[in-house]
Amino acid sequence: MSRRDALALDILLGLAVHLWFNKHEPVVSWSLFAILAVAPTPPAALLCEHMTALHSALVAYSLFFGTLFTSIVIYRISPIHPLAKYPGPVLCKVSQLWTVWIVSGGKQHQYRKTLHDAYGPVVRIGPNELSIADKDLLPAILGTQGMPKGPLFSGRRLTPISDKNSENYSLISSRDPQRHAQLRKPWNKAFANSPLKDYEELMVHRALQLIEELQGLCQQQPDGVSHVDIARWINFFSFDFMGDLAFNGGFELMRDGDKDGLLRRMSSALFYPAMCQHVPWFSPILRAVPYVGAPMRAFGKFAFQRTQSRYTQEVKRKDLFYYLTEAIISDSGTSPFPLILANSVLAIIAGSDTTSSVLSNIVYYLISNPTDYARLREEVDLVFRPTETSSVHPELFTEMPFLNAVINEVLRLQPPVPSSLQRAPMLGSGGKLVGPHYIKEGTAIQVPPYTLHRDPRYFYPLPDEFWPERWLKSSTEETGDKFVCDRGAFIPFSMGPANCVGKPLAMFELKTIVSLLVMHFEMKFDDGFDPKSWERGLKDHLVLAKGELMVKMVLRERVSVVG
Ligand code: HEM
Repeated sequence: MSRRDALALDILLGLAVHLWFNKHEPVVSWSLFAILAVAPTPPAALLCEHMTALHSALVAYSLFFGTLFTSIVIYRISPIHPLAKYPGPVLCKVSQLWTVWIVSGGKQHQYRKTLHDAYGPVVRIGPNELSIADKDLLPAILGTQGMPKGPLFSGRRLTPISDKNSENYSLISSRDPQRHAQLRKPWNKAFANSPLKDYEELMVHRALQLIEELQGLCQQQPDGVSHVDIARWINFFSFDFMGDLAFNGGFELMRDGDKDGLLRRMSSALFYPAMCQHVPWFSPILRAVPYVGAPMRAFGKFAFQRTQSRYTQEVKRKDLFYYLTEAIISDSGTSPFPLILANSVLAIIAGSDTTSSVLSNIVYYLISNPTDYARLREEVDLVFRPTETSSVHPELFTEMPFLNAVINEVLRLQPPVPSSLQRAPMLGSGGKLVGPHYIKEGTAIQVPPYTLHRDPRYFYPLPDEFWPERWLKSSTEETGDKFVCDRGAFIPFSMGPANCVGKPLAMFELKTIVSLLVMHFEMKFDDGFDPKSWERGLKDHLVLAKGELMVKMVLRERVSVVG
């Protein structure tokens, strides 16, 4: 064959592989590599007649990959692409790698908001992905008549690569709606009213420990003023509590500090999945890379050991592990260890970082807004009288509208899952109509809570400001000024069949800790602490990662928690 024909064959192969990829999105990494490695070999062999073997391989592979990538890029930005009519930056249309780059900086949620501000409620954020920030379309995306979870959930799995059995995927990473519904049943049972009472008891115990530890720090100081990174203490608390809930205790970060670097290990373990979830087929490869995959493997090992030890323990108190295992057994007759492991990891990640970031943000916004802080203190003191109690009484939370308003306002401004609620039409469904938009199979949709929550169509006035009062006003009030506070666009816990199953526990936790902190301490930013550094440090890495929040704490005159 002539050199020209061999080169033409190489180009044709590049185009054919692109066509094949178009039909079959590469998900199995090793088969993808095999295709890419083998396809240019025939032209390379034919070129050997005209040049050395090394030279022919170089030419054949370069031309093949050049053709493949050029063809992909041209197609993605061309008017024949199914998403061509949707606006968005060219870099987003060309490759998911751009999103990976943005995510690595941790400001994906803010970037997405700037995209919606510039392009409108529907933006093309990837070659085959749209971001939709339109309240009216939420039910068709996330609701009961909506779509199953999208490919992002495959890319963020923390289960070992060797475990290809989808039966062992955790609730959150199960994409098949039937399997998800089956897995969700035990979780629903485990979060029903009666088990919830048991968890609440555990939680109040840990909450009082937190207050006691912080009190101790104040009392150690000659002037009674302690200088603490409150975000770190709140993290300690939420891990200790989730450890109690998932593994029957054993973390003791509040008592001993984070000697083993558990928090650091977990945030490193989440960093890479946060990025490679956007290129799901790349996830198993990344995990296999020695240095890069090490934190994920280390966290997996830690979770495995904890789960195994809890699995073989005799149950002393009824924790989430107990209720989940019991519910799984009663539903299916068995309780496979890998599934229990996946669920325990899920509980720790979903339940700790989320609540701790909201709690830290509440402290941040209260200190930044002294008038609201004073108003909340008044409410707390009115309901839990200083001379009568040093703890909280959950039945009285219903009498605390301002507490609720403060929590809602922080969940609105800083939702801990700020940008990546992803859904996609089910394979074989033929696609899905979302309002006027036909979503083809192979296209994914993301809903960005951070953007929706700051949209002036839904929250007005002051959509970007902390203004808890908005939750207490009625939109029908005759104030003369435009006012909107649209709860339909408020989705910090998502919505529909895959919404947050832990919401009641999370809300209880938030109310308890905030009431106790406000009840017992006077808090201010520490001298020299730059409050802006807090918001700068918030990073969207699967959940909201955070930096230091240095505060000065002084004990208020109340009944002591100790004794
Ligand atoms: C303020 C605290 C919390 C917030 C804002 C929050 C938010 C969320 C969101 C947005 C989702 C849905 C993700 C999606 O649709 O893609 C979710 C799912 C989930 N959350 Fe939470 N969460 C919180 C606390 C908790 C707690 C305390 C637990 C208890 C273990 C928990 C357990 C879960 C589980 C198991 C799922 C998966 C549900 C499913 O796939 O069906 N979360 N959470």
